[in-house]
Amino acid sequence: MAVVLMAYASRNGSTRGIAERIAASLDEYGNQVEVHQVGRAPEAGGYDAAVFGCGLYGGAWPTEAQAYVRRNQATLLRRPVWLFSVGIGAAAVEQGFRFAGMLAGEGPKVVGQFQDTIGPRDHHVFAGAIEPAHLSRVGRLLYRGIRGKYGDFRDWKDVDAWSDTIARQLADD
Ligand SMILES: Cc1cc2nc3c(=O)[nH]c(=O)nc-3n(C[C@H](O)[C@H](O)[C@H](O)COP(=O)(O)O)c2cc1C
Repeated sequence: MAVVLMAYASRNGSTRGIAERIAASLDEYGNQVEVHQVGRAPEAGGYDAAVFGCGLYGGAWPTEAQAYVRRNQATLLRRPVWLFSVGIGAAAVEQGFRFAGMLAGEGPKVVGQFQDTIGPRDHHVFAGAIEPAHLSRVGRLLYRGIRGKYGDFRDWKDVDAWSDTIARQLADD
């Protein structure tokens, strides 16, 4: 049984939903999971393992998540860590957006910065959700320009499969 930190950043709620689902799944496997917004999360030293998840905005993780990881990097390097990002890019190919390939390439770029400092076991990019109200007027026009579609594209099977691999690795550690 591991004590696991699940820390997330979610402006519009879809990442929070995925974080809660992964936490519930790890709980079911007998782990003790604490879910926190990354800006309010306790420092990582009190946990055996950590999972971080952030919604992508402008191809990046929010500064409070980057700051948390930097501040705790020595601790995180010695623990198993998993990262996930949530973005519309992950749904773009399937949904037929223009420039889908470019959007889909953002995840690896985001996480590249953490590769050496904390050595995460994996980084997974999940499809997210987007509504017109999340975008400014100009944003909506640009989104239309890439033939962007609105909706909740979260793939719960993908989320559950990823949770299972984490649970199995925690059990083997
Ligand atoms: C202003 C804005 C910028 C966004 N930028 C990106 C992006 O760069 N890459 C991406 O894949 N998704 C992008 N998205 C889509 C969000 O990441 C996606 O909707 C995600 O589910 C949001 O997570 P949240 O609901 O937890 O905030 C953007 C959405 C908005 C509203």
